[in-house]
Amino acid sequence: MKNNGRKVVLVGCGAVGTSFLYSAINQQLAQHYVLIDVFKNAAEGNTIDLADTMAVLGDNSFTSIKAGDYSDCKDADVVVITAGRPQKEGETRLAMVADNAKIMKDIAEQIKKSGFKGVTIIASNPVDVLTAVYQEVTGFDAHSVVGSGTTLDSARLRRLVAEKLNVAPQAVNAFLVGEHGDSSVAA
Ligand SMILES: NC(=O)C1=CN([C@@H]2O[C@H](COP(=O)(O)OP(=O)(O)OC[C@H]3O[C@@H](n4cnc5c(N)ncnc54)[C@H](O)[C@@H]3O)[C@@H](O)[C@H]2O)C=CC1
Ligand SMILES: CC(=O)C(=O)O
Repeated sequence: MKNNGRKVVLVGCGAVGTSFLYSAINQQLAQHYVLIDVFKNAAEGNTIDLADTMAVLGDNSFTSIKAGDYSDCKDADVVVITAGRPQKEGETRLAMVADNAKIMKDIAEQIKKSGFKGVTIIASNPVDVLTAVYQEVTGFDAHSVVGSGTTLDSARLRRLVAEKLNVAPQAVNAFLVGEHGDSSVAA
């Protein structure tokens, strides 16, 4: 077991949040996980599902997972934020800014109040704007607040180029730069 003792708190237990958790658990990223969602049932249901994996993952796994609240951020190493309202059909990411900025401000205030001192990773959209909102509200060092930016766009670009050239995506080096949104450009 990688006994790193690391604690990760996830805020937002929807499709992106739970995908992150499955990946984190499989990569043995941490030993302790806490799930927070405005709908407590989402945090609790996913906690139970993920706790079930302990039996099959054995010693190379994690030691605790629970549905919690913002006080759990106090001694966390990493907080991952994927909370937000769903994107409507045809809606741009930027069109969600008013609703999701309110949600992000509320989350940021609660995380700040907890005494959290770790690294924050944000995926909620529009991600670049919300990362700035979070950083401004918390006043945390900008180096400890990371937005997912154009990571996903770059992966998509590499896959598309790979499909065109009939090579493996890993063999393609390409980046989309700028905002994670409709204005990003290939580099
Ligand atoms: N940065 C990127 O590359 C990507 C970003 N996204 C964004 O990630 C976010 C989540 O997407 P999905 O997981 O697909 O949505 P989802 O609707 O499946 O999950 C969102 C979760 O956030 C929760 N939530 C809403 N308000 C909350 C609050 N105030 N506090 C705590 N939890 C709250 C909801 O109850 C729900 O469980 C969206 O903003 C989406 O646009 C999605 C894909 C890629
Ligand atoms: C939802 C989103 O940001 C994406 O799939 O790129």
